[in-house]
Amino acid sequence: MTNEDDKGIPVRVALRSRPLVPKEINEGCQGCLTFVPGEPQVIVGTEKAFTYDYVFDPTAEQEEVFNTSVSPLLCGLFKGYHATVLAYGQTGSGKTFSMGGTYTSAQETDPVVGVIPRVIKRIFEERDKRADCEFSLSVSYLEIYNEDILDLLCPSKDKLSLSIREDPKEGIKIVGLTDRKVFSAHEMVGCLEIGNSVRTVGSTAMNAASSRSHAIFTITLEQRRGKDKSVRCCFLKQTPRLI
Ligand SMILES: Nc1ncnc2c1ncn2[C@@H]1O[C@H](COP(=O)(O)OP(=O)(O)OP(=O)(O)O)[C@@H](O)[C@H]1O
Repeated sequence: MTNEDDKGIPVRVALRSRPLVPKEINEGCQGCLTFVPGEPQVIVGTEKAFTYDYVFDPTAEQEEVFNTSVSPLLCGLFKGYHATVLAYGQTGSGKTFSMGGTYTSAQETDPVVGVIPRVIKRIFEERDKRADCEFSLSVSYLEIYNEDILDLLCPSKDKLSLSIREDPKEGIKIVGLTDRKVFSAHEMVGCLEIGNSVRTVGSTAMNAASSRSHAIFTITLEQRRGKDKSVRCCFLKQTPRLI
């Protein structure tokens, strides 16, 4: 664990500013943020400064974002901690791009792949290093659209809305949500691809291919060494508004 983990900081906030997209460049839009070199700080206009745990300017690549802000959480996962990565921002701000919400297998080795495919790759690499443990991994993927909870790994249910229940032992549960067991990174990333292909997409003034829902991709990792067993989850969400 890093020193910051020792201090028990449970939530870190990263700001990522995407580059202008061609439509914005054509319309003559300009960036309004100034980045302070060497500091996780931005200045809006000329005087309002905001400081975060991490700041990524428009030149930051997916790998840098992952290595700096997400990778440390994965070390914790294998030590028994839950981890959540939440992408939050207005439509068109880059949540889907950053998280890998449009991933297809054609992008497997592309440097533009986002956080979720990178997390999957790392989890399986770490699993393979731990020959003394037994692992069981499963994955679920849902979207919340117009107050309905839809199972993205079971499109044959014809987008039937699922209900939420509170279980006294296991906490919040989505009844009937597919929790698919997976044995390889290839299988898990395949689940991401299937879910991405059936997400609800529409267009907004800010984004021609806007995901019109909140989406939650959950990886559950069960680790056993001898009689010791631990179950850990890693949630990766993207949401235009806080739920
Ligand atoms: N870091 C980046 N580098 C290059 N292009 C980016 C970056 N971030 C986002 N984009 C582009 O900006 C556009 C909008 O991004 P994206 O669809 O990820 O936004 P979003 O926040 O998920 O929007 P919505 O909430 O409407 O789904 C896309 O064309 C995407 O490819």
